Amino acid sequence: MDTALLIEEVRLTPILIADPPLLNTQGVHQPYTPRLVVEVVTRGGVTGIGETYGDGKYLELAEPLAAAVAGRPVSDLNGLFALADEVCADSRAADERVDAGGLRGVQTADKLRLSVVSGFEVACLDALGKSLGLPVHALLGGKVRDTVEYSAYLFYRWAEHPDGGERDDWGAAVDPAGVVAQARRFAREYGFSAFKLKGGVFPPDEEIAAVRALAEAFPDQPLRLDPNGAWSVETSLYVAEQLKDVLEYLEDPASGTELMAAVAAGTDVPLATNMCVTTLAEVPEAFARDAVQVILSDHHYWGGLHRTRELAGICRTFGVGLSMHSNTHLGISLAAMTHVAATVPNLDYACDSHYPWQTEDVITTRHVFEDGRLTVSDAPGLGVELDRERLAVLHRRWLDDDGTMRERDDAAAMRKAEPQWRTPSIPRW
Ligand SMILES: O=C([O-])C(=O)C[C@H](O)[C@@H](O)C(=O)[O-]
Ligand SMILES: [Mg+2]
Repeated sequence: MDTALLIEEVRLTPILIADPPLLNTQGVHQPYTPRLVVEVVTRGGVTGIGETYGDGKYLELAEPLAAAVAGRPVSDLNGLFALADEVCADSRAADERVDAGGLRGVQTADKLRLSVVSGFEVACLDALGKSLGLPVHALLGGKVRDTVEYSAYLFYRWAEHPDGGERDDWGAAVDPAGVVAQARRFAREYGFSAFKLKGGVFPPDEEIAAVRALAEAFPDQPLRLDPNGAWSVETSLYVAEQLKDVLEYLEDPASGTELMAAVAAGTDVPLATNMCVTTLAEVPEAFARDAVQVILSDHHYWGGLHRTRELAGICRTFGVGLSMHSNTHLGISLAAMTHVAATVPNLDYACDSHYPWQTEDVITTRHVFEDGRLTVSDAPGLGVELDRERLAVLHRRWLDDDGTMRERDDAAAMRKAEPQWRTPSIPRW
């Protein structure tokens, strides 16, 4: 083994990044949201970068793993998973609560650990690629496409946060006209031609009207609606019936495999999920019951880029569609998503990305969408460079925070506007 490929050091930098007041069924995004940047430095002097969720429970698991990987080869990714099993065993995080108010699906100890390891895996792949002069997609077997298509992620939103934070120039979108205006800007500035509306915010008839308005504005273009499991089976079937002629798929209309299976049995509209199938353990029942027709993979949940490819193989075997979910993320994760997406033959739909909502980044050159697509980089590693000054500024913000923003809490943010607000019980409608 070339000692230049051994890990000398891992640096973990928690940061807070600006997030607009985007609404979902749990509440509204806080002005800042936590992310964790992982740097893996090799003895050869190469630094690889990765990114994952930054809430405290992820940090707690990342710290012992960072200490334990020193001295191991960056290429030993299977060993990384085994090591994580050993050193990230117990913590306050290891209970079975749902994560981020339920938006990230179940929260098992395994899934939390995999989300942490994903940041390390991507950083190791970046370091390995840079050391060998190969792009990450080559380390995953090679790209099968030169560009990856993304969708516009439309949100109901306010013009500004009730309690400050950065203000952007998107304005409010709380009705069909606002949603269409937002979609037009996404189409104009980024070239997106598939549109997903985050629903579960307003009563279903209002969201049906918004999707109908989108269908009129963008005839025959792929449309999706995602209420994050906020509806009953009956409501889900009602919405599916109303929108069956315009929806590409309905995303997590109801919560959990059992209810999703009941919805799937009553409609021909395909159902997608990033909530009821987010771990391998959830696959057999969901596939056996035909509860979901599209899995929205998220390399953070599934444990990185190799594991995402394994999931793609499972979906291929069972004839289930595959695309990608996104949560608030930066340019490092977008680069990682693009590399893995480039290698998966059965990537059937335009992938989600929050990236246009993120005005702050930690890479020196931001990604640019053209015709709704990103070009797959052939530069060594991920093809992005860390902006250390920006990283320091965003870390300083994290250090200065009194703890309020260090854990994502959309219900707490909503209480700034509506003091009585409690996370709605499901089904909400
Ligand atoms: O597709 C999804 O369900 C998501 O992207 C979950 C996210 O947490 C989204 O709801 C958000 O950021 O509000
Ligand atoms: Mg979703």
